[in-house]
Amino acid sequence: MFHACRRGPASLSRVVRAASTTLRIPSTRPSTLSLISHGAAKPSLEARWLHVSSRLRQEAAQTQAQDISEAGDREITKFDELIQHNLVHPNVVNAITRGMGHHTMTKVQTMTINQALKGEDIIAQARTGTGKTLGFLIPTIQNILKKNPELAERKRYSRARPSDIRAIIISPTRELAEQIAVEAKTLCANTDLRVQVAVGGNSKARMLRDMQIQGCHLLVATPGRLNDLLTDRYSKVSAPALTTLVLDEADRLLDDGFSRDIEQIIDLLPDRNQVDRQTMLFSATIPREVMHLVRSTLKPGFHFVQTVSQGEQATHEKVPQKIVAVPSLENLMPSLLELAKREIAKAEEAQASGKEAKPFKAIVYLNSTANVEFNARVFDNLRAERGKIFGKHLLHPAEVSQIHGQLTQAQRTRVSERFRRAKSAILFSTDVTARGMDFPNVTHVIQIGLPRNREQYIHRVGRTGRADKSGEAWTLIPEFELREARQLLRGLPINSDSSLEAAKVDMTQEAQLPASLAETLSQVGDAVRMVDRDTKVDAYMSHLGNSGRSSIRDLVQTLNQWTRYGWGWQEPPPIAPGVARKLGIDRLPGVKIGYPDRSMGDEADDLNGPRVEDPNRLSRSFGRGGRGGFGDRDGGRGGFGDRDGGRGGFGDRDGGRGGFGGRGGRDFGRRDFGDRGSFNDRRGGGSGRGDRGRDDDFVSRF
Ligand SMILES: Nc1ncnc2c1ncn2[C@@H]1O[C@H](COP(=O)(O)OP(=O)(O)OP(=O)(O)O)[C@@H](O)[C@H]1O
Repeated sequence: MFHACRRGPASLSRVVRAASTTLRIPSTRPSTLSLISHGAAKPSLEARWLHVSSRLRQEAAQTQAQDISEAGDREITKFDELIQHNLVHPNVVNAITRGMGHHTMTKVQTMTINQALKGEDIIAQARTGTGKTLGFLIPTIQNILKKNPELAERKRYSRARPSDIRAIIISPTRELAEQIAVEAKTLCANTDLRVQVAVGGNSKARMLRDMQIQGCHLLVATPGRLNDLLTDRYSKVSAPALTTLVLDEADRLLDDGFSRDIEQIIDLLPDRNQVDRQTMLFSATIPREVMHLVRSTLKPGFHFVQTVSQGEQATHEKVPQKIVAVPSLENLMPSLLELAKREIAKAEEAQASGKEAKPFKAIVYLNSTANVEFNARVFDNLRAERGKIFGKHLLHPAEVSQIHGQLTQAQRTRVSERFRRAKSAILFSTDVTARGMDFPNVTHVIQIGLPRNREQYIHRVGRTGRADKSGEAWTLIPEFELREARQLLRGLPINSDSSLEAAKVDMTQEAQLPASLAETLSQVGDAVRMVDRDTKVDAYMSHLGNSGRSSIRDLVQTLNQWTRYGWGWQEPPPIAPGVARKLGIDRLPGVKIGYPDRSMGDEADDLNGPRVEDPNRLSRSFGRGGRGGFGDRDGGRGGFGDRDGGRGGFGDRDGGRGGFGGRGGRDFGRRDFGDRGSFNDRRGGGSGRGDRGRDDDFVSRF
């Protein structure tokens, strides 16, 4: 049923933007159901999407008009009205109005809840942070209560079993699954409905015990763990009476990383012809390449709810987006520090003058675990006073933390929770937090290097400016990625920014620098020097393993410059002969072939550390005896299998493993290619170019 899905050249959104509200999509494919009800097969939907047939537009517009007139003034926009019209049980609505304090529905909630309560299949696309979670949770829960009204009241005992599952919600990442489960439990707090969460990385035995003791009506799960539970005949987990299936972040679940798992899961669920169920797909991005999979997942006649209309951006207007191109990799960390210091000072000044300003709370996205680790360590090492290893942190009270797929699930949960509660913090993250995560009051999203595709950019930016709040999005890239950035992010309202001094310095040249800039460079230099050699080598190798579309020759040169001027190394790290051969760099000038000696001390120890006796003057001739040690290269694409698309524990994809050149660098064959055997970057290879070409009607501003 499903096949690996590749990115294509334009988004579905563009195709259907002409009609921006709810569309009923007519049956077009000979699915079993449509054959039964309509008798004949029609042309495939995707063909029609691709060609934007005028007939479809006409049909869609007619259906839309019909929908609107059908709804008339019955469309409900206040949660309380759901009780008045007897549409949702008061125990659920009260949990929203009294518990969460929400009274008016957001646009996407109005459009999805009204439709979904009629039992129809839905695909909904709405901007990040607009409340899609309640958009599917309310109908899902009400669906169960409609069939089992006895569950609507809270009793003190439960007779539920693990085979009582009525609804399944699938999410691509563990953190998101846990977040959805928390929200579902809040909604069900006054009912007898049992919500369970099943994610990789947590103890399966404990989860099964909870299921046995408490039972389960609503299961929130990641694909790998769900597959595992449904195929394990000793788990006793089954869903013979399933009424609802939700795919949150549907485009991610239907793309080539997960589609096979989803296909297997759907095969394990009851046949829709025998047990009717409602399916709902939600995401902020729905590229047209997944539409044929959407078609085979939903019933004919499903509704397409889209709140982003023609001419509108997929990102929020309230989130100004800026891009900064730096001359080389070693400029990235100083630029990030300059930005953080400036924004912290701005917020403090505003607060001091009595203005309302939120403390600096940022997520910094990088493309590989190794680079998250390296950069987080550099930032963690920043000290207010030079030379004081245990002194006050330079950015105090902002806390520095990191999250990626190589942490244990317990660590990931702890870091998420701490960041959620923190007033001021900087979280270095891979894409494990890029989708769906609702961390409160994030003021800045900072991407270092380009994301793997346009959708991921939109989701990352969406971690700020949620629920009508404000925020800023920054992208820091080395100049050699600028061309690619223009294609990838074409049409998005991104402005070029030249306000960061550290982004303009040529680190390979001696120069007179302003005191504050020299200080920033020294601070980063000190912090880089304290990072161990293994972490640096891993970061280097992870870049090398993800050359993306830049030439490997140029990349090697760039990386070598980074190690020299950023870390103060005389030579780049050695690369194992087999690895170098596989990368096709074994004969390239500048590549040092050999086996990394991990036990070796940091050769930069006596080289690193800025040679800035006079803070107004920074020397960057690190080669011999020179000290420098600042900077990092962050434009990489993640290590092999190092992304959040890698194979995590229990088949859960959100936690990548290893990464090329990960500790030891020689276990390349074992973990570097990940479960997908993909040596290429995960942007979708050649056909990945396609998704750069959307929104041609907008003009790039950088
Ligand atoms: N009706 C409402 N009124 C005010 N706030 C709301 C309402 N519904 C949800 N919210 C809040 O909006 C925030 C974002 O909600 P949610 O996480 O569901 O967004 P989303 O659209 O799923 O985002 P993403 O695309 O990133 O997954 C949450 O903090 C939630 O509590």
